[in-house]
Amino acid sequence: MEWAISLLLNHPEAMHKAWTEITAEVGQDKFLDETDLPKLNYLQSIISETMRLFPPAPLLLPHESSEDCVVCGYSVPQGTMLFVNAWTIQRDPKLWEEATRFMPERFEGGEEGGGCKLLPFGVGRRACPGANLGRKVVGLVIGSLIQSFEWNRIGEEETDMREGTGLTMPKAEPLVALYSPRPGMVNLLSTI
Ligand code: HEM
Repeated sequence: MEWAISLLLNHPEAMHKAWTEITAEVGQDKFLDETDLPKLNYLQSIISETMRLFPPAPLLLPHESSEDCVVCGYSVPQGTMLFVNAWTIQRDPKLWEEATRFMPERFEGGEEGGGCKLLPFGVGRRACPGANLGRKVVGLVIGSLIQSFEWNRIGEEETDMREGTGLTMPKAEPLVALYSPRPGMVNLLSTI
């Protein structure tokens, strides 16, 4: 979620497009809820694009081969511990056009990301069983933050997008941003 807001701060046109979509589909008389999410295609694209560039688990979870096998010409003996480098796959220029660019529009047709090239939740039998719940929670939080608040960087400089070290892709520097209630949402926010 921190990466998504950071990316949107550096791409105000995408933030504006997401807000326009939320205003059109949800309005300003009620808070966005779970039933709105399927209508918010651009918001879904932002989430996919954020998870493509900054997968929360860049190496997924360790797996162990249950029998001898050959993967892409490499022989893998039974019992080998295997890591899948989702971060590299999801930034591979052979698989993605302008691979390192934040471009949620790439998901708008609904076909991009098929097969095994987008795998923030893993794939197959041991894929994340909480993927739907995870995506919903992220959509609700990011969508609500965009619906309710105007977001700005703290200065002229772009938000720092450097990655820290760790198994779950932290930012090198925590996000610091300015936000204020959107004028059309003040009344609703004051009821909380
Ligand atoms: C944005 C949120 C989430 C992300 C990005 C995420 C990502 C992942 C990834 C990458 C794996 C490993 C898949 C693999 O190695 O092939 C995984 C496994 C798993 N996740 Fe999630 N997850 C999320 C939310 C959740 C939630 C909400 C739950 C439970 C309610 C959950 C439960 C699990 C479990 C139990 C596994 C192990 C599955 C197995 O080994 O069979 N996850 N998740």
